[in-house]
Amino acid sequence: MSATIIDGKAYAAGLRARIATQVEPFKAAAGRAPGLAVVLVGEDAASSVYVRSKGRATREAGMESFEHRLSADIDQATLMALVAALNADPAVDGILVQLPLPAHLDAQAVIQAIDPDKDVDGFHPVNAGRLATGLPGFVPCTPLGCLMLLRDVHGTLAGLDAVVVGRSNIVGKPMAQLLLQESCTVTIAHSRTRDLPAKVRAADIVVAAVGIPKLIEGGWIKPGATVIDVGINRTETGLVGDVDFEGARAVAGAITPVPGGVGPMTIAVLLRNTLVSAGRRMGVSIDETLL
Ligand SMILES: Nc1nc(=O)c2c([nH]1)NC[C@@H]1CN(c3ccc(C(=O)N[C@@H](CCC(=O)O)C(=O)O)cc3)C=[N+]21
Repeated sequence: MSATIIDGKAYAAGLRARIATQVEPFKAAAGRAPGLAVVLVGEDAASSVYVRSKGRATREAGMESFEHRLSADIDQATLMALVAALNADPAVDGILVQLPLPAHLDAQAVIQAIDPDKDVDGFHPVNAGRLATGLPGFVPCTPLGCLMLLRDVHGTLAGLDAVVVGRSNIVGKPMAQLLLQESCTVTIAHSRTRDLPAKVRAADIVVAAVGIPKLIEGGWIKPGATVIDVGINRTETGLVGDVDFEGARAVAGAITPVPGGVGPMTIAVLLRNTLVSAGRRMGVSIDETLL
């Protein structure tokens, strides 16, 4: 038995199309397009590629993309002033400051300076708190995209055993909160976890987000489990996930590939969050059940 390959690229294309159908009525009601501001500091090659594809996807969905490219040696005050200007700009519904920032900048201070109601990345502590307490806010794009794929595979997730490998603020922690909200029994594993293979073997759902190439072995996977691989590791042999794909696909029920799995979902959900933000800010109703 070989696992179903979860086509994140196709799911993301469908989601972007559903977003685009709601952008048109939004524009008619609000008199403007939803706007996403993306701030890139420095010239990191991978970040430049991501920012370019975010801008393209934003425009293709009928939204406005405001791109701010700043030199790597910019100071904290200048970056904070840009965030303040974007907070005050009525045409901007979403603000994304591409991470990581150069080491001399305080990323946490920048995240906390973003208006939580424009924080379409869902990284502001107010949004983390809203997620943890079940209040409406913004959920980080990558874990929300993973949840969409999981719902597509399983329908309901209630009662399933889930393990999240990784405890970052960006993926692991919000992923665990979302799975808990879906009534999964959630284990969060990390670098100090004892007997990781045993934790993974017990899980119906495995979300791998540690950034270690092929850490999760096929022999650890429970037969029929669903495996979501968030890892994007650049190696000499190309892009590799946190899961040994060939080993895991032989035992899993369903698995995301890298690339073409979670990555494209991240950008589609960013557009989703921007549309939702625009609707909330302008008092235009958005059908979130389609998104
Ligand atoms: N404030 C902030 N928000 C982010 O959401 C954010 C960020 N900073 N910094 C960098 C990471 C990374 N990220 C990805 C987005 C799309 C793909 C993606 O589309 N990947 C494709 C192509 C992969 C490739 O070829 O490079 C795939 O997996 O199929 C991957 C990774 C968003 N990030």
